[in-house]
Amino acid sequence: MKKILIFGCGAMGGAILSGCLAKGLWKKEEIYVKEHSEEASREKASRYGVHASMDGREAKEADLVILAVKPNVVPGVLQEISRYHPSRVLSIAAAVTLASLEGALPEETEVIRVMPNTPASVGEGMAAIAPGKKASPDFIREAEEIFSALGKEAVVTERQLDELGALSGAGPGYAFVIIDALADAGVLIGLPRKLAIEAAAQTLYGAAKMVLETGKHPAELRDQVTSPGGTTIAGIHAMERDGIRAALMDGVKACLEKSDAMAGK
Ligand SMILES: NC(=O)C1=CN([C@@H]2O[C@H](COP(=O)(O)OP(=O)(O)OC[C@H]3O[C@@H](n4cnc5c(N)ncnc54)[C@H](OP(=O)(O)O)[C@@H]3O)[C@@H](O)[C@H]2O)C=CC1
Ligand SMILES: O=C(O)[C@@H]1CCC=N1
Repeated sequence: MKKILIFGCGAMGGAILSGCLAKGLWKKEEIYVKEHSEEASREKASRYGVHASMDGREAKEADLVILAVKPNVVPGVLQEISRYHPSRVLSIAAAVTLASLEGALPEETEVIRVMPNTPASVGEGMAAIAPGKKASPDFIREAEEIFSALGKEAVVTERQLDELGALSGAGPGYAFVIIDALADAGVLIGLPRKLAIEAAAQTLYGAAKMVLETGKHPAELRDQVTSPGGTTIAGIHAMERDGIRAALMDGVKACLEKSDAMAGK
C-alpha cells in the first residue's frame, strides 16, 4: 500500500485530495494529512475520511510528501521533514524555487514543483509540472498521472511554471471575477441574479470547450459570433474601448511580477 503525506489541506491541498479520491487514484487509507496543530489535522482528516498526522513522522516511509502550505510556511515544514529523509517531495507553493526546496532537503530527496489550480477539484484543472535536478522519470510520471487525472497537465521549465502560475494558477480567480461581472451586467439589464450567474458561467464554459475541442484560434470562433453591423460587435467595441484586453494582460503581468518579488528575483 502507498503512503502519501499532505502538509496543508486548505483550498488547493483539499482540491487535490478530493480530486484524487474521487478519481479513485488514491485510497483513503493511504493518505495522511498534517495541519498546523493536532486538532486541525484531526479535523481535516475526519472531513476527508483519511488519517491525521500528528508530527509529520510519516514523511520517513511515505512514497510521496506533498507541500500545500502557504509559501511563508514552507521553510518551517522543510525543516520539520528533512530529518525524516523523505524520498519524494512535491511542492505546489507559488514562488518557492526548486533551488530553495532542494537546498533545504537532504541530498537524495527527489523534488518536483507543480502549479495546479482549484478546478482540479472538479476534474478540470490545469497543472504545470517542473522537475527538480534529481527527479527521476518515475517520479515525473507519477506527478503527470496525478495531475492528468485532475484535468490537463504539462511538463515545463521552472520559468514557464512561474509564468503559468500567473495565467492558469491564478486564472480561476480572474475567471470568477469575469463571471461575477457578467452576472452583474445581466442584473443591470434586468435578469434575475441566479439565471444571470448560470448563463455567464455556462457561456464561458461552452466557449472554453469550443477552443479546446475545435483547436481553432479564439479570434476565428469570435468571428463566428460577430455578424457584420450586428449586436455582438457593438458589445465587443465597447469592451475594447474600455481596455478589456489590456486589463487582462496587465493583470497577468502584475501577478508574475508579484511572484518574482516573492521569490526574491
Ligand atoms: N489556492 C490556489 O488556487 C492555489 C494555491 N497554490 C499554492 O498552494 C499553497 C496553499 O495555498 P491555499 O491552499 O490557497 O492555502 P490555504 O490557506 O487554503 O491552505 C493552507 C493550509 O495549510 C495549513 N497550515 C498552516 N500552517 C501549517 C503548518 N505549519 N503545517 C501544516 N499545515 C499548515 C492551513 O491551516 P490554517 O488555515 O489553519 O492556517 C491551511 O489549511 C500555497 O503555497 C499556494 O501558493 C498553488 C496554485 C493554486
Ligand atoms: O494567490 C496565490 O498566491 C496562489 C498561487 C496561484 C493561485 N493562488
